[in-house]
Amino acid sequence: MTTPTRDRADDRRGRSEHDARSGPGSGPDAPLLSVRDLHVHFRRGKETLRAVDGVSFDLHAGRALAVVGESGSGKTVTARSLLRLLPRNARIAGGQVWFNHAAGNRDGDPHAGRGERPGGRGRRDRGAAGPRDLLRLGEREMRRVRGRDIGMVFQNAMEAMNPTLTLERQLTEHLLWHGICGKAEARDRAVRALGDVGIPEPERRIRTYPFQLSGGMRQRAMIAMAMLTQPALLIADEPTTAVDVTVQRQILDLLVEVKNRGTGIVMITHDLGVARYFCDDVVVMYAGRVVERATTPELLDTPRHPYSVGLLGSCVEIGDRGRALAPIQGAPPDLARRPQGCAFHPRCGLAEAPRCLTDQPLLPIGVGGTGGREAACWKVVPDA
Ligand SMILES: Nc1ncnc2c1ncn2[C@@H]1O[C@H](COP(=O)(O)OP(=O)(O)OP(=O)(O)O)[C@@H](O)[C@H]1O
Repeated sequence: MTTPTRDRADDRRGRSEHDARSGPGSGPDAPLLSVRDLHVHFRRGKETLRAVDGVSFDLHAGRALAVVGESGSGKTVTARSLLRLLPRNARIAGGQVWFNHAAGNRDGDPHAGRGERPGGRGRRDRGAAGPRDLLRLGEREMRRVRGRDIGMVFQNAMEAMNPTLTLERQLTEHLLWHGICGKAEARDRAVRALGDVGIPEPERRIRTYPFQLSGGMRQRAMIAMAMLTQPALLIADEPTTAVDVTVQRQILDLLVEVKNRGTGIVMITHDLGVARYFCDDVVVMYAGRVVERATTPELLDTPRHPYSVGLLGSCVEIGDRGRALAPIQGAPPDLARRPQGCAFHPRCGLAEAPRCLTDQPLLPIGVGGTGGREAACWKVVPDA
């Protein structure tokens, strides 16, 4: 069990801040993605709203990481920061986002190496640079990374697709823009990609506009578009929230296939049932911070942070319908006025003065991924 004291956490913070500057390792077991001490602020009048306040986690190729937490906990802002797709009033105030394309295991990729244009920006030349801090890339290089090395799937496909263009235009232009293949091959690839995600009659459907498709079909088309370039990393922000339960299952099964081909997936979700079904690891966010990290079975079976316990108690999970719900009392704090000490203490039944009210428990930075579980709590819930 981990009960980080402030001193220990600060020691590890110091050590890992050094690691962060030099970047994570690049060996065979290196993570695909290492987020280190990420801070994102919004301006609200004269106030600074700390939407993301020191978030760290690792993701390895072929694994899926769920980022869970109540509405407003900073999940989406974290996800969008990885790609630097933030609103104008947001500022990345610190941290690193190390992306190591070479760590992606492409062995199982059915389209590997197909149709790359000689001299084009094919997949094989993408990982040569080793881990790169995405927060320090030039905007031009970042545009290449977005949509090519890192795919995105959003809650609402209409947000990601152009309603005035046919699927054919959108998918082929995506391939051409990223230099994945030439014009002659792009249409074939696009049709194949639609077929791969289970869109019936892809030859015909490719001529339709997004608004002519059902919500489920649109989500699939968006996944097809995100996977066209066989990205090493997929960021999926509530990809099943806007679809019904049967379509939700189909989309998750599709994402399982994507994961099994070696793609790493960051899945933003408020649905712990989705995390149980699909994700290997979980980070729990509260008020802009990670309060617990664990493998999915560990977290769902023996949550340690009182907030994780409350979150589990208030969620209807797949296969667990009918269980009595016990919502967490109170509301998350205003992020411009974070309570002193543990931000969860005003809602926590275990909080004790003076420590929980004055001293902030921290998770170590630079640890995570598949290596052990951590809970940022002075009163970590004991194992059953
Ligand atoms: N455009 C914005 N301007 C000002 N503040 C914002 C903006 N977008 C987000 N925030 C702030 O950042 C915090 C985190 O928002 P975020 O969207 O990441 O939450 P979330 O956990 O993804 O919630 P949800 O599950 O509802 O999507 C919010 O509480 C909000 O205060």
